[in-house]
Amino acid sequence: MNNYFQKHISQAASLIVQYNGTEPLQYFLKKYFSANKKHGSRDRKAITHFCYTFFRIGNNLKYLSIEEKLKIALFICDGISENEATSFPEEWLQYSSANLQERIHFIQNTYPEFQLERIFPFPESLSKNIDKSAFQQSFLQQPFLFLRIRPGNEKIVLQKLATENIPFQVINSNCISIVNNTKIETILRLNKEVTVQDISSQNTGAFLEIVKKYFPEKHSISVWDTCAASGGKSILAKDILQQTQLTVSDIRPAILNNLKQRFKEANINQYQIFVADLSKPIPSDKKYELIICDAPCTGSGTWARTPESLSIFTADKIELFQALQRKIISNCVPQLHKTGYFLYITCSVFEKENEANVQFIEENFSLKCIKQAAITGYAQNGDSMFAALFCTKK
Ligand SMILES: C[S@@+](CC[C@H](N)C(=O)[O-])C[C@H]1O[C@@H](n2cnc3c(N)ncnc32)[C@H](O)[C@@H]1O
Repeated sequence: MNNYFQKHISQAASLIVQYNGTEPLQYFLKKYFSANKKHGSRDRKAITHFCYTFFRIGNNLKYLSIEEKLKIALFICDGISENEATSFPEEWLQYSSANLQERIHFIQNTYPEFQLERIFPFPESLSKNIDKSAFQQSFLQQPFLFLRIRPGNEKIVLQKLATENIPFQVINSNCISIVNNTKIETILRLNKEVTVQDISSQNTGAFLEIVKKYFPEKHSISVWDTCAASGGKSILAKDILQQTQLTVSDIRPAILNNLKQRFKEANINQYQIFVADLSKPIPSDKKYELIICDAPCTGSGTWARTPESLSIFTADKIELFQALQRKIISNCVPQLHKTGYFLYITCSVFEKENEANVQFIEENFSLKCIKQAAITGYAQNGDSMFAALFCTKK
């Protein structure tokens, strides 16, 4: 039996028992490792990976012990490496070089209770056009890290990565994926040459391209990014729309400090910024031609990055987020210019946060939906989002 592997299994199992879901798994593990210095970096990496992998199979096989379930999750997600072979039952070893589908089938045959449909706990609540089976399966792998190459930097970025022998995959002329934990900041100029941005988030750019077509070429569009966080969508909007008068806001002052630093690196120097809780009306006469509302949400389209959510999330939160989103929408829309565009975005896959809010907007405001879509990233190992673009009714 591989002693290291077995020790990591036992340690991960003990942490999983202690984890109660009141904070993200990432913070829980960070705290544990800083209080327990006995683990070297190799141990920390393996134990962390095992904890995350345990949660990837969701609520399957709850009747098994944590260690048994963990081994099954590791077998499905990673397969068996040579030095782990002695830790698994003899009959599993013939599948050591099998692909993901074959490993899933083997486990389904051995444990008929294991079902892909049990990974994501609310399949009946999904937005339209999400391939349920591909979506369920996407939780079994850690999503990739995606970079968006900023306009004009396409050649230099690829050259730098090639010179440093960093493996990468070209998704399109602006988007590449690289292995998680690659130290890109020592090779590329973050925010100037590239931004770290998931593929689905990058694909919301297609909605900004539509907005761009409605304005004359040299027109400087007034844009308000209402829930800007550290400015991912704002930088995307700048790169696509080019000429903008940009205003950004968020409820969290600290995240806006990150935005300021990011904007500096991105060479965005002229913008208005303010802290605002948009669940309450804000007194302002200012009007914007484009309002981007990338609303706070369940984040269910990103749960492959936080797979513990599959086990700890409770359905009642969906409606709480829907109510918050409706308040935020209601406090933003009045600031739309008479010829204006409203872009609603979530990183959720729940119909209640997505299509149901499109209906809410159309029923309560003088806005017409031009385009709405679930932006799925599972085929490329990325997140999933939803976006809907509205225009004012004439
Ligand atoms: C999905 S994130 C936005 C991501 C960002 N647009 C980007 O592209 O990186 C949602 C943001 O909404 C902010 N938020 C949450 N509640 C809010 C409220 N009541 N008023 C304004 N912003 C809020 C959060 O602080 C968070 O930064």
